[in-house]
Amino acid sequence: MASDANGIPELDQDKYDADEQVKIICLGDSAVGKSKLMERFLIDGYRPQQLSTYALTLYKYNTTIDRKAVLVDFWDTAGQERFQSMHPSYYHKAHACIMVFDVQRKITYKNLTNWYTELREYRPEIPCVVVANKIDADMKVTQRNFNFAKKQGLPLYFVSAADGTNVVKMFKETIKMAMSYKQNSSDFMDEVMRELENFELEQNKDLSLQTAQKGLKPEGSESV
Ligand SMILES: Nc1nc2c(ncn2[C@@H]2O[C@H](COP(=O)(O)OP(=O)(O)OP(=O)(O)O)[C@@H](O)[C@H]2O)c(=O)[nH]1
Ligand SMILES: [Mg+2]
Repeated sequence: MASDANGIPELDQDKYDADEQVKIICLGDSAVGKSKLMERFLIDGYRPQQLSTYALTLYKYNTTIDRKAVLVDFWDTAGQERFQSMHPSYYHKAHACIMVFDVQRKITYKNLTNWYTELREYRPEIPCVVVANKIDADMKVTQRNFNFAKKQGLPLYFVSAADGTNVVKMFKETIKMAMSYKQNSSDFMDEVMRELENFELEQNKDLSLQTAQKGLKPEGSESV
């Protein structure tokens, strides 16, 4: 998608190389509350930009970190469950990831393993937080052990998009982690990963071209 932005400035991902721009992606099964969480955090005057062709919504958030203005783009998709995996460009240049499950539906917790495996394929190093949403439905869940986060060494937040519990805290801490990753990620591995991603995107572009020439839909083309 970075390469087929076709004049949609929102999808030109080179902007994320600029110091003051970060990209944070949201992962998790359908209906776990990804969009509601964004809306709750950005309740005052957010302007989601719906890109329905890609089932993608970009939420923009302006903030100040260490007296520097920072523009955060939150990437959110719909109906991911149907596709089971995301288009590689969704991960491209992301600086942090928010991985959400629904405390009322065990399967959404189990599926975190799949989301996390896919995330690490594309972004092995970026900070990732695990978010247990909908705790308003049953506060007792906060006593339960959700070992996935501990096992992977990831921060876990118990939140509710419905009543706002911990939502601002979770988003603010994630933004800080994204910024800090961005400022310190000029290490060699990251460079290598960037090159690999570009290579894969190029390959995907070639594949899309080939399949388009054959009149076929590239696999997964609907997902983003
Ligand atoms: N009780 C409760 N319901 C919630 C909460 N967050 C979201 N919901 C409900 O869960 C449903 C799904 O929320 P969405 O935000 O649309 O879920 P999503 O993850 O964006 O789903 P997709 O866009 O399909 O991937 C909606 O009916 C919400 O009202 C919450 O914190 N508590
Ligand atoms: Mg949604």
